[in-house]
Amino acid sequence: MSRKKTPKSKAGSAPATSALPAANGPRSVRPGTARPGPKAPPNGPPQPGRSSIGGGGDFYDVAFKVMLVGDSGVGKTCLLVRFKDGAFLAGTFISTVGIDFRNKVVDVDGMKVKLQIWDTAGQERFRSVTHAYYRDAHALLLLYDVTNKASFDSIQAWLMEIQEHAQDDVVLMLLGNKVDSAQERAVKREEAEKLAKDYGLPFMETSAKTGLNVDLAFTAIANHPCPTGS
Ligand SMILES: Nc1nc2c(ncn2[C@@H]2O[C@H](COP(=O)(O)OP(=O)(O)OP(=O)(O)O)[C@@H](O)[C@H]2O)c(=O)[nH]1
Ligand SMILES: [Mg+2]
Repeated sequence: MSRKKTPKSKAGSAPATSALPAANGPRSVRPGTARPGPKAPPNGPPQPGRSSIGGGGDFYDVAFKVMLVGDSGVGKTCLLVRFKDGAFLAGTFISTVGIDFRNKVVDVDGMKVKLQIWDTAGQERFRSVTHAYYRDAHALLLLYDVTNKASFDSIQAWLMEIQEHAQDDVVLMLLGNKVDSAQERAVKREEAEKLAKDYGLPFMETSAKTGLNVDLAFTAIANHPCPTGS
């Protein structure tokens, strides 16, 4: 799995699993499947769910905990709202306090996967609160804002944080959000591709505003439990 990585040396490194779906057509991507783990992760394999016979639309076969991390303002909450409700939170920026979560059940190859998505506060002052949640996460979506170079420069620090607090085999994916703001772009796609390659991370550019690649990113994460799911 592409999990908490330190940069690979050029020689002998496994091919990076960076995936860059075109805007006009999602391409199947399975995050972090380069190195399957030999055993169930300490945070437990994806949890078996309630049998798929219930009403209410929230029955599922397997559950998967996903955490959104990255600097404040990169669009974590908007990405989650876009995925969950299909809407965009324009206007005043309301920074997340502490941590919040939403559930969404997605269909992956005929299996219902419940994504429990934890939306963390990017602000430094909440860091100790969010640390406690890392160890239960099966997957992390690490976001930066393509119009904010500082948020991209923070990615290495986030990776160190992940290294320290998340499980060894957590699934990781790098997302460059706000790609709709082409005029204000401050981080080249190639730059991010290189970083992703160095760390062996799948990578996509997204827009919570237009919805570009949002479903694809979460579906890629949801795809993950299939090989090890119950
Ligand atoms: N143009 C554009 N703006 C976006 C996009 N996603 C988020 N925004 C804007 O960016 C600002 C911050 O978005 P949030 O989702 O609240 O950011 P966050 O990462 O959750 O921030 P914290 O909760 O403080 O960690 C808001 O004003 C959003 O409207 C996007 O894809 N495109
Ligand atoms: Mg937020």
